[in-house]
Amino acid sequence: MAGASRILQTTFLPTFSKNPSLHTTRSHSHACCVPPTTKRGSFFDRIRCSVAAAGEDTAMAGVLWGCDVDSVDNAAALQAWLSESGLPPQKMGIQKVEVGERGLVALKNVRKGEKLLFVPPSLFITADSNWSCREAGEVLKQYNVPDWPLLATYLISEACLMNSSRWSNYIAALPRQPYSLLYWTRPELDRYLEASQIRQRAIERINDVTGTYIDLRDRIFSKHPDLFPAEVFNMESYRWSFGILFSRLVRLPSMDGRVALVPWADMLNHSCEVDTFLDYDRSSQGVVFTTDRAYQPGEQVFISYGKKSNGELLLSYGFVPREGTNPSDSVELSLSISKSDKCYKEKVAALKKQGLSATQCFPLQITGWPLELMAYAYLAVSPPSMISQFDEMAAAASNKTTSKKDIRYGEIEEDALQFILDSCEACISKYSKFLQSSGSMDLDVTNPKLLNRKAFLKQLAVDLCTSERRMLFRAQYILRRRLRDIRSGELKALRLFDGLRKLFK
Ligand SMILES: C[S@@+](CC[C@H](N)C(=O)[O-])C[C@H]1O[C@@H](n2cnc3c(N)ncnc32)[C@H](O)[C@@H]1O
Repeated sequence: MAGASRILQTTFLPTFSKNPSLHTTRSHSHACCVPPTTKRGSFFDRIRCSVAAAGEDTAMAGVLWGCDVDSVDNAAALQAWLSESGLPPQKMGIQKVEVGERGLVALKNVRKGEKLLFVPPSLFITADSNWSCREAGEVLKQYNVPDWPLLATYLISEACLMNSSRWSNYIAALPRQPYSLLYWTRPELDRYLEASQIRQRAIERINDVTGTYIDLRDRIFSKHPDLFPAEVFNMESYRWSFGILFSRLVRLPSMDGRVALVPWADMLNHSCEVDTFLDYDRSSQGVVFTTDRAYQPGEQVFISYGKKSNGELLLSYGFVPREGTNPSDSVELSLSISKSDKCYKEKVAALKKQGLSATQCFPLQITGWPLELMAYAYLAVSPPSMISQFDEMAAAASNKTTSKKDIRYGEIEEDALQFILDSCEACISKYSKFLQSSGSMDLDVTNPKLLNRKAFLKQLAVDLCTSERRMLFRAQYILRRRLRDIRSGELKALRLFDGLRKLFK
């Protein structure tokens, strides 16, 4: 039962393809988008005004849609619109909260095991939602644009229509600048996340988003500037819309894994201590979740965004849970085959067959590490005499193959453990260097706005690095103990052998 419910879990972080490509299927005629209630001129004038109003601070302020992350000014309008649009009366209300700035708070007693929310499908935003600018939607569908870029473009298109869009109350309540690593500049990532593998994941994600936008622009927008004016459909607005998707899009397993923005449900914050997820409920025909504990009036209600590490939570949602509170936390340990290895070529070739490379990352948890990591370490330290086993080791190091993972080579076990320990220690020293220097960073900043931002990012990075280093310390402790046991076992065996030899002499 637990297994089945795990499969049905919904997370707030759908996987975003590493290379979200668009497939052009056929060419199409040039069409003009005139929103239903506005004349063409006033529509574009309005768009230009909204972009211009961002002024010189655009890079910091982002696009002008949505509100401050902690603002509840638009909450009443959102709640009223949702009620008019079919959301049944709720036992929760949007309020300022201590965790997550705004969240849903119990207004009445909520029992454990109670179903809450019941957001009907008419209130979801999906890839099939009707576009206020119908022609723009038709163009994207002609090009078979995948769900993620389609939804990102839909959000921008609806946002710039403001009150002419059905979703204006929803969009007005979205954060203007979602917390997300998409908003960190490259120097900020390099400076604050140098020690963590999350830096690389963030760079890849930013590149994916940029690549997706450029692809849309070059293939589609450039051919339809009337529908997709560059003043609106630009990198800054895509950063915003992808930031919204990464932090709010829900995968609904009971709707065949469909992704959707679910207004109201997306006001729920995450807790690592909670084990309940959003999903579509066929019997009530709405998105619900079942509480796994009771709540009293005034208490914030939480869900789980899925079993994610602190790094993954920072990457998509822009927060790091309190130290030691996330049982799903893990840190990526990077292992490499040494270029000076006599069998470097053969080892890399064996890894390549499994889709692996000379440098691989493996997740370490406070409770241990995967068998694949040990297999990789065996390969890294194995001598030329073991060349016939390289393929077996590489296959066991891959999490894609079904081959035996639990391999053991007694003769090189000590070397393999020492290799992992050395890699751990190299990693720990990077974290320690960052954490030691973080106290003295950024004191030269004179602009208070910038200082706040820097202090905030630095704090997030310190929290992440502290939790990641903690797992490495634990691994270091376990590895040292194992090595000590192996070495003392060897010593005992040696003494025994010596004793026997003397006896026979
Ligand atoms: C799905 S939204 C939840 C509603 C959000 N608090 C809001 O006001 O719009 C996800 C965002 O909420 C915030 N959040 C959620 N859980 C959090 C937590 N445990 N700690 C800090 N921030 C959290 C993060 O900013 C995240 O990007």
